[in-house]
Amino acid sequence: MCGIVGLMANQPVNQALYDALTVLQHRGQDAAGMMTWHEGRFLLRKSNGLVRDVFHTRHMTRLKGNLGIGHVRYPTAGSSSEAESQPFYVNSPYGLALAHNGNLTNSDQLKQELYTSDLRHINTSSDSEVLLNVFAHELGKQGHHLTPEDIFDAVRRVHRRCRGGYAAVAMINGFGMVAFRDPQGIRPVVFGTRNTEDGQDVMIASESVALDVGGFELARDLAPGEAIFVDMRGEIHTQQCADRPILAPCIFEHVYLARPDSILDGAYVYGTRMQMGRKLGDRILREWPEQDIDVVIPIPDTSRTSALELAQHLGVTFREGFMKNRYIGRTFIMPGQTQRKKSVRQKLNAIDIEFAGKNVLLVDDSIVRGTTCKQIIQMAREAGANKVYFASAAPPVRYPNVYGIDMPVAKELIAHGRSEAEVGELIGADRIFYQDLEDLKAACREVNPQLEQFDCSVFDGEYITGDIDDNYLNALEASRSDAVKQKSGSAHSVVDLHNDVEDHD
Ligand SMILES: O=P(O)(O)OC[C@H]1O[C@H](OP(=O)(O)OP(=O)(O)O)[C@H](O)[C@@H]1O
Ligand SMILES: NC(=O)CC[C@H](N)C(=O)O
Ligand SMILES: [Mg+2]
Repeated sequence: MCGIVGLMANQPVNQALYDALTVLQHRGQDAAGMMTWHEGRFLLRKSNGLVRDVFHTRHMTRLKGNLGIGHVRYPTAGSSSEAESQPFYVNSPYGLALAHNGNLTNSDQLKQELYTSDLRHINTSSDSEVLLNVFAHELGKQGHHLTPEDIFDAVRRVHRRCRGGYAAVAMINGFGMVAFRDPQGIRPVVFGTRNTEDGQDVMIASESVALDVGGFELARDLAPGEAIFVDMRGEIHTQQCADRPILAPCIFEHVYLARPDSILDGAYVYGTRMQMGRKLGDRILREWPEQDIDVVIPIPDTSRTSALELAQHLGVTFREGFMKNRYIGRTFIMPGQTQRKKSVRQKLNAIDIEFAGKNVLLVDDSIVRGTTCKQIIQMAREAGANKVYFASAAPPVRYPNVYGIDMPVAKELIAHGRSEAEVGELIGADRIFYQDLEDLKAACREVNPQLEQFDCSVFDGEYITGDIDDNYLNALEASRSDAVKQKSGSAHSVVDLHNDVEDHD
C-alpha cells in the first residue's frame, strides 16, 4: 500500500508533489521518490526515508518541470533497498517512468517472459520494475505518433498479462501522463482537477486527501480496469481497458490503510470507520448485554474514529488513555518485527488515572501480528486497570495478503489457526470481541450501497484474482517471512538518473 501521485500542471509541480507525498506518508515510510519531466528530460530524486528527509532544497530545485510523478514506499516485494524505491524509469519506448501501488502476483512468470520473449532485462527484484517493463513492451508495439487509443490498447494488453493489485501512474516523454487501475479495483486511485489562471491542472493520487491539500476538486475514482491519459495540453482522456472488470476493493483500506479524511470508491473512510464502531458495539451488546465496561479507550491513531462511535453506541464514557508520541510513525508498516516491537512502547504511553481500578475496553482497528495489543494490555494492567477487555473493529486476520500489504506469512498472524477466544487468551485480555466479516462489509455498504464486493482475503482466505494457491503462498513464505527478511537485510545501493549537470547525491 504505497502512495502514488501524478501531476500535470501549468506551473512547476515539485512543491505540489512534495505536499501530496507528505499527506500520503501514512501509506509508506520506507522510501520516497519524485520524477519530473522538463524539456525532454526526466529528473529524479529517490531514496530511503520519509518525504521530509529525502527531499532537500537542492533536490527540489533540480526537480524542474510542469509534469511529474511521486511515490512513498512500503515494500511488499523485493527488498527495501534504495535501488527499489520508485519511480522507476526505462528509456524505451519514448522514455517512460512509473510509480506503482500494489503487488503483482505473477511477477516471476512475467519476468521470465520479459527476458525470453520481450528481450527486456529487469535489474531489481521489484515487481514494479516488472510492471513498468510490461507496459513499456506493450506501448512499444504502437507507432511513433502515439494516440490516446494507442495508450489504452497498451493498457488493455497490460491487464491481460498482469495479475494482482496495481494502481500505477506513469509519464511518457513528450506525450503526457497515464494512470491505470487493476481490473478488480483492489488498490485505490482517484483523479481531480484545479482551475488556475493559466488553465486546468490534473492530479492523480492514491487517496483524495492528496487532492484536498493541493486545492484540487475530486472528479472520481478510476474504475477497475480503467485508464486515464492526460495529454501535454492537459486534456483528459479515459477508457475502460479491462475485458471483465469488477469492483472488489481491498476492505483493509477502510480498516487501516487509508486516511479517514479520504473518500475511496465513493465512501468516506471516516464514515465507514464510524459504522464499524457501531456494528462492533452491536456485537458486544448481543453477546454481553450485562457488560460492565467503565471506560472505552482507543489505541491511537487509527482506531480513534470507530472507538468513539462504539463508546457512544454502548453509552459508556470514552477517554484518551494512551498518548502518542507524534514523532514515531506507524508501527505496522515498519519493515522488521524487532523494530515494530520496540516502537509500540516508544510510541504509546498510558495515562494512569484513566485505568486505575477500572474495567477498560481497549479498541483497536485490527489485530494483525498481535505486537501492539499484547504490549498495550500489559501497559493497561501496569497502569492499574481492574479488567482489560479488547475489541477489534476488524475480524480476525488469518490469511496472508498478496496484493500490496506486507503480511506474507500465515503463521506470523496471531489469529491464524486460532479461535477468537484463544487469541484473547494469548494476548492476555479478560475478554475479546472481534467484528463479524459480514458486519464489516455492511459498515462500508452503509456509506456507499454500491460497494457490493470487496477483497477480504486477509479475513476469509478467498483471493479475488483467483490465481492464489498453496504453492504460491508457500513460495511467498519462503521468500518474505520475517526470518528471511532479517537474514537478507537490505542492500543500500544508490541508483539515480545521472542526466543533470548539477551535483546530486
Ligand atoms: O497486531 P499488530 O501487528 O500490532 O498490527 C495492528 C496494529 O498496527 C496498526 O497500528 P500502527 O501503529 O501501524 O498505526 P496507527 O498509528 O495508524 O494506528 C494498527 O492500527 C494496529 O494498531
Ligand atoms: N506497498 C506497495 O504498494 C509496494 C509496491 C511494490 N510492490 C514495492 O514493493 O515497491
Ligand atoms: Mg494502530
